[in-house]
Amino acid sequence: MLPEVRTWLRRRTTRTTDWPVRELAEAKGRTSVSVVLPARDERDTVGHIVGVILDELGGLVDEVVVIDSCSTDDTAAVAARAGAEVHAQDAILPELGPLDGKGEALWKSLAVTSGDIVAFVDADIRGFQSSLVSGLLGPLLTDRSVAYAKGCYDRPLDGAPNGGGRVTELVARPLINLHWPQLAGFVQPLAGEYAGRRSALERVPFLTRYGVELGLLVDLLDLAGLDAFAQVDLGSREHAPQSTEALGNMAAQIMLAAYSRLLRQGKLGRCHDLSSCLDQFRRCAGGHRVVSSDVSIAERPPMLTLR
Ligand SMILES: O=c1ccn([C@@H]2O[C@H](COP(=O)(O)OP(=O)(O)O)[C@@H](O)[C@H]2O)c(=O)[nH]1
Ligand SMILES: O=C(O)[C@@H](COP(=O)(O)O)O[C@H]1O[C@H](CO)[C@@H](O)[C@H](O)[C@H]1O
Repeated sequence: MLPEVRTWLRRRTTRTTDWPVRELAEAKGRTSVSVVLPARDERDTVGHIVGVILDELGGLVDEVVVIDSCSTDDTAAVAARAGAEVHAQDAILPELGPLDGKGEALWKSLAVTSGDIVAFVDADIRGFQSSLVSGLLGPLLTDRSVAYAKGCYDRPLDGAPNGGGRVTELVARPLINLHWPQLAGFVQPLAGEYAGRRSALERVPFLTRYGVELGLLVDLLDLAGLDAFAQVDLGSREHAPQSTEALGNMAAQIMLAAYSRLLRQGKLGRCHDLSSCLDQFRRCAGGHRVVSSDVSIAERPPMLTLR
């Protein structure tokens, strides 16, 4: 891990208990806060999430907006009944023509919200707690030098305390370590819970579908630099896991997102270097331990060329 990333990891990582809601409400002042939930077919969970945010974070959050992302169930009605402002994704900026997926929902949310800070929360979280939001807001409400705060957490899967975040571990983390080592300190680079200053979010493109999280990290790093990022340990987050087939689609979209940024940053030509290390994270008392592995490969010539 780059020394600057280790320093960043120590300096810019906090946890939810560092950000009591009462103190944040005092620090908030005139800063407005929007919470956005992108939701496609999330009727089972979206209402609870909206209700908890409205009930427990009224002094912090000024608006809760659900972007109904072409749901086939009654997600919109459930969200509205819970008190959210609901917008149909394709009804926002219709003159641009519709694009697809989560990134489209998040980009369009900027057009229908007004908060100085915008927090994004997945709508499929099980056992949602308001600290998933208040923790994210902590660094942004108390430090003007922070432009973007990303959550990290344990990823329960199939009853085990960890094991989720499969595309993160198999695709996103290797890509980030290989091509954007400054971002290697993010424990959950694809986490769906993050918050940013509107002044930054409106200056970067949003990749559609599942490319959005990786795209935002790379583009905000370009725009604002690593020290403008913060990371908050939110404990644990359980969501509705997708099938391996569905995650294959997600992985392909994330790889396309990476290639688009490698091309744009002129990095593709330098992919001949086969040496690299991979930094992974293991939960330990008080946070995470970095586990670094040498993943370098080499190449032998065709045997025929030796004869
Ligand atoms: O086309 C889409 C796909 C997903 N989502 C929402 O984005 C969040 C994360 O998506 P998903 O749960 O599919 O991804 P996962 O968390 O399984 O990686 C959830 O609130 C989804 O409802 C969305 O708004 N539009
Ligand atoms: O982190 C991951 O590997 C994926 C899949 O998680 P699981 O293996 O289903 O727990 O989930 C994330 O990735 C998506 C794409 O960036 C985000 O949109 C989701 O919010 C996030 O949960």
